[in-house]
Amino acid sequence: MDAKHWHQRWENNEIGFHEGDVNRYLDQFFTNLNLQQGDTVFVPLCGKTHDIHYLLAQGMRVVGAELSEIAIKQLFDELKLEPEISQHGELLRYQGANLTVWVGDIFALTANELGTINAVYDRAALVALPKPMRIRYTQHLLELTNRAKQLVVVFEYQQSEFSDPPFSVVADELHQHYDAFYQLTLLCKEPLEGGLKGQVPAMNVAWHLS
Ligand SMILES: C[S@@+](CC[C@H](N)C(=O)[O-])C[C@H]1O[C@@H](n2cnc3c(N)ncnc32)[C@H](O)[C@@H]1O
Repeated sequence: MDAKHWHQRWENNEIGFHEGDVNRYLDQFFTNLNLQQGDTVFVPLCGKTHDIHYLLAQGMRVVGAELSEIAIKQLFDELKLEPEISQHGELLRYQGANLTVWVGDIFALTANELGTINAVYDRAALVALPKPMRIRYTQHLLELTNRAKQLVVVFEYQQSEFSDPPFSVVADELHQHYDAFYQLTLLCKEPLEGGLKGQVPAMNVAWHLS
């Protein structure tokens, strides 16, 4: 999926991926990350997720990366935060209280800009990208975060059913990306109620990478 696809979706408010509340697996498995107050969680491809509200309420510092400035304006509005906005090369940085969001292409972000990351929360980020981009994304994420531990939430389903995101990311693929760097623990795998897009049987799968 190219940048145009995502910009159009935000412009047209076609954001079926956006959940109305905190993701149930973040709520269930946040403590598995074993973080301390004031630690920093990176949320790649963050959209305007309520998971950021949740992480902030747990006393975390949060750093996001998101292509769409529409999403991030809405995120700061919903959090009632007034951002300080600055330009850093191709990226904009939205900064307010314990939240920083880098607006632009995640591949333009550097480890230096990102700073120290204690954990990564990847929900609907890996699955938003087609396979060749997932290879590039996982390598970039490892470099950006110095291999910080991760909570990863993905879908598994018969990929031939859809050619659009969210893509299916099965266990074998996750192992290919990450086995050399992490121990992968399957936290939960359960049917997605109603199926994916209400059409296709799918599984919700949560992983801890440590
Ligand atoms: C499926 S949505 C998930 C958003 C969020 N994680 C959530 O759970 O609601 C994927 C998001 O990634 C953003 N995105 C896609 N490609 C990106 C890129 N190269 N750099 C930064 N953000 C990107 C899109 O704009 C979109 O908001």
